[in-house]
Amino acid sequence: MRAAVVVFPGSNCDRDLAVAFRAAGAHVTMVWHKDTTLPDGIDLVGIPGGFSYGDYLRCGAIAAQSPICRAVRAHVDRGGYAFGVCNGFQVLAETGILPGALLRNAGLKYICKTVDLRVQTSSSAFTGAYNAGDVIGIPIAHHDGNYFADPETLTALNDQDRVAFRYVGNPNGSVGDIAGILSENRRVLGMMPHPERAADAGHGGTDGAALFRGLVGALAPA
Ligand SMILES: NC(=O)CC[C@H](N)C(=O)O
Repeated sequence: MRAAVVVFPGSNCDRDLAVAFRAAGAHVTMVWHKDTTLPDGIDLVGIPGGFSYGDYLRCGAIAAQSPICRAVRAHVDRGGYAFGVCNGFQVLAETGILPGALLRNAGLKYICKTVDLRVQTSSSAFTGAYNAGDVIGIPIAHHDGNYFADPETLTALNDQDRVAFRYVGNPNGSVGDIAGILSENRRVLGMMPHPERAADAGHGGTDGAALFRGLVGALAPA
């Protein structure tokens, strides 16, 4: 698998994401927010966590208008894979690539802790190395992780088996306990928790490693 990881001013999980992909066997190229194209032949673009452009306006709103996001949109429209973590999920929602919005946490506080997630579906390249129903411990670190979508969107997400992860104990008010969702073609995943922070024994937990291993397994090592 060949991946690109986008770097915005204010990204702070870009290298963590690249390390997790490389540890799983992927070839990774970093791309800058002002770049207008993604590297030729990439399978997947990763949009990392952090505070792109300082989280001004709304988290991810300025990043969604960046030159690289036009290339991300074209990649996704061609059927390419994309993976947005935390601020990356916010960016994917702000571009409209994924439905819904990430609102301020219900308790209005920044939350930084490891939470339990239930794997809702194993039917995607991202979640194929888990079993549906598995409960995994993955860190969250956000102040705008409260997922919201209108009832029609929620019905579509549920009916099409596109909820990838749900919180076991809802930390932020997300509707339906939703922690991560898939696109209609199941090739785009956005999630607020950080699997790249639970991908190595040194992190204190390795429950996120299967996501990267499964993805590289599904798309083939570089
Ligand atoms: N870790 C992150 O990516 C944080 C995302 C965003 N800055 C928030 O706090 O909601």
